Amino acid sequence: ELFTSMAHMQRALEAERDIAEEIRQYIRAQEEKLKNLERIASEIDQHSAKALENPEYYLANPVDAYLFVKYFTLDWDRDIDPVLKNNTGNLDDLGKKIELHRQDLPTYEDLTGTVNALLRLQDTYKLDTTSIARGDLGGSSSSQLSAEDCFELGRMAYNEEDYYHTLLWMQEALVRVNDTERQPVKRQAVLDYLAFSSFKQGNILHALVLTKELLLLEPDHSRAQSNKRYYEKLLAEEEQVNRHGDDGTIPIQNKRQVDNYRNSEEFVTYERLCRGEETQEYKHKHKLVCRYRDNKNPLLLLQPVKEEEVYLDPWLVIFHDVISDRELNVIKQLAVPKLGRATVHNVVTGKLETANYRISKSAWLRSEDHPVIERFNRRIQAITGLDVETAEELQIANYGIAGHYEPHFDFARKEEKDAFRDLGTGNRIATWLTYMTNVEAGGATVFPYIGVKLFPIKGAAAFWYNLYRSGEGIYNTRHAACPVLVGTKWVSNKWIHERGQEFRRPCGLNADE
Ligand SMILES: O=C(O)CCC(=O)C(=O)O
Ligand SMILES: [Fe+2]
Repeated sequence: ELFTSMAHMQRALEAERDIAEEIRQYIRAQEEKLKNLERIASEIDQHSAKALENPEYYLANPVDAYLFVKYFTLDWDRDIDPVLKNNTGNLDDLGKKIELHRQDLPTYEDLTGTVNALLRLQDTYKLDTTSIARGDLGGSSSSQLSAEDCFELGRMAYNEEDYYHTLLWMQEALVRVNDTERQPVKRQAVLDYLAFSSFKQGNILHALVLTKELLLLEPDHSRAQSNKRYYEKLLAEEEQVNRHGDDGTIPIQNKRQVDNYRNSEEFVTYERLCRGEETQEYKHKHKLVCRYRDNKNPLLLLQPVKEEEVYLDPWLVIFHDVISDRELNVIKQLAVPKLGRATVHNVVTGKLETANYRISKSAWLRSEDHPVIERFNRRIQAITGLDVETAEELQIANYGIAGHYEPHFDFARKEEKDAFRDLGTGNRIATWLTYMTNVEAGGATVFPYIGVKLFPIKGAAAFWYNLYRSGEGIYNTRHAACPVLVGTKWVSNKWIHERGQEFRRPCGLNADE
């Protein structure tokens, strides 16, 4: 038996001591884990308390939205997931419980989405990287970005081969890399991305300088060593060519590389108008008037609508205070459960498609849905003097961060003669666009051909004719919705069709006079 010899007894005592030690080690590990969990819980608590104070306001800021999504993707997988796993690499009970919330939490797809949104906003509104990183956006402030937050932004741009934004964000990361010691990002890693993106953007000399800096920090970095030799060789060759009088300089493309459309005059004008710039002078500004309109309609006699002319040809007006905050809230509540994916009717294939150029969600509301809708439709009819019976139902659209709608016509062109065939009411003669919110920054409706920009005013509506009396399209009505920079934008569209308007197009509401 075991206990017959002294030697065995001795081993048993040692085993007993080891067990105590095992238990202590286990306790230490668990204590460490609990401490980590405690830290994570307070981190989340702190964040959620702040965000829930005003969720709409909070998530309406693109920097905060990025940080929030990043926390539950990159940060989670790196810092939190390991704490929730046992030695065998499987989720422990707590981990499994938390996993049940997954479907409500942001995903990597959302991360790509928020990063793309941030980069688009940076371009359209010409925001400098440092201001964004400081949380300073169009006068509204958010959290700050750490070196690592900037680094991850740069890395995602890099993965999309967008070296222009990689440079901007890696430079910002580099400036911030010493901010605190707890940073999980190393200077070397930033230099590595910076050097390669500089090279990709045609700046070999800068790539070499950065690579040398990287090698000072990490002399054994073998890829950096070979890159250094490669850049030196390229520069020497360039020198050779130059000495022979040839212009061998490699052009430095320190610019955003974009497709042709984004370089087009129209797109450039669109973005300038979005930023609030003046793109062309309007000769007839002095002829514009404001007036009270009642159209001799009983609905308006007691309370005429305030009409503000914005442009004469094409005729474009703003009607102020056409709907109350209370009514707007009813409409939003009706729309929320119906908001679908951003889709658009492809006039060529006749199918509904998810449209990248239109990032918003929309829903249709009918008069029968609620008395508020019915009343609003009647008010639109009274104000425009047009028959809304043949109009499309009220379309409610909700734009989130960077939500936008690139330049388009509301009417169907000749080549798209089938566009509204199903409706059987002809082309879209006029557009009524209600602003259901103010937008903190961005989100204007702009008309690039005539240089008009309309910043949303809650409760006001823009109105214009899309067609001349002849039925011919008015091309100068081309317009776009600018990306929302901060805030949420709600609008509702009422597209009025040709049918029923034969005797209605009233005097003073003419596009061609
Ligand atoms: O949201 C806007 O400012 C414009 C929307 C628009 O043009 C449309 O929905 O057709
Ligand atoms: Fe439109």
